[in-house]
Amino acid sequence: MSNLEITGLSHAYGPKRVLNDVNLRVGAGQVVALVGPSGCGKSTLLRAILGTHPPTEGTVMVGDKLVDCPTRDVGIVYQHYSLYEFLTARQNVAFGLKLDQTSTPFRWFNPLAWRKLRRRHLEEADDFLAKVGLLPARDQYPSEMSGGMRQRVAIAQALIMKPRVLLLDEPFGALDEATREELQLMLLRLYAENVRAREENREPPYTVIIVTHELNEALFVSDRVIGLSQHHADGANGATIVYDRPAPVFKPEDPKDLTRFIAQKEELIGCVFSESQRRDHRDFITFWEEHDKAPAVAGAPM
Ligand SMILES: Nc1ncnc2c1ncn2[C@@H]1O[C@H](COP(=O)(O)OP(=O)(O)OP(=O)(O)O)[C@@H](O)[C@H]1O
Repeated sequence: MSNLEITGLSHAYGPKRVLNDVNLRVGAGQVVALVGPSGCGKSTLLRAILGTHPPTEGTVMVGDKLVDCPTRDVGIVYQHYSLYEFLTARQNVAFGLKLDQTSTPFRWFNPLAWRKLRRRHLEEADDFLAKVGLLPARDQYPSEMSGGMRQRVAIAQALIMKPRVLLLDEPFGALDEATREELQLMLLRLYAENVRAREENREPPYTVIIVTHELNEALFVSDRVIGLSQHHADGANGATIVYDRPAPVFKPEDPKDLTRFIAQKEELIGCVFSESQRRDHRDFITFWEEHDKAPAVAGAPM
């Protein structure tokens, strides 16, 4: 079973059709970059996966559940994520568990059980802060943190809920170049955990879809790149997936060797972003064929 399966999805805002016949299957442990021209419908697709804007036509399944409203199976981190200013990093990260696992009457009438549970939540929050490299700052408040630190807390806050799919909507868009690179490496470290889990025959824990305008970032942090575009034969009817291919897999300790993806970046620009080069997009939707031929390239055996 895939973690995410989108079938025949179309979305219209009033008379304006934005997405047309989007089909996508994402396996557990894949880190998928979603790119496309501005206004082509990337956020609309994320909202359909999140469940806040169910599609006009078609279905979104996460695991074996139809998505028609937001649930804890799908998490999201936005470019400008507002943390609770009055909570420390670890309290922010633990907050979702508190809401999910307890109620006000439970906390009032079972103080001992709540204290024990609270301790567990905070320990778990520490584990997730460690995963995003922020354990030393666990007692800091958001006002004492940099933008990059806040985004790490936001990602830990989403991960602790163990969503089947985590959506990252331009998560590093507001950060300076150096901080952005640090956070890209953090994503590669999470991906390395997926690889380890597969080697140990465990379910890889992080399935991620990241929207980014930066093609270098898309190719660097993901193992699969998807291009959404209205620049195809039926473009007048809305955007669809015109590109879906494996991306080179980097280890966090690898040098960021841009030459490993120059050709693919050019291919993406021509296929997804260029209005003049309308091509038969089926030529570039080869992820599963390539995956089946060489699973090691895609890095995600199913
Ligand atoms: N609530 C809405 N009502 C009407 N039209 C909308 C609404 N939300 C988005 N749109 C339109 O739908 C199209 C797709 O928008 P969307 O935000 O999904 O694109 P995007 O690819 O995420 O854009 P960007 O890369 O610029 O963030 C745009 O033309 C936008 O103007």
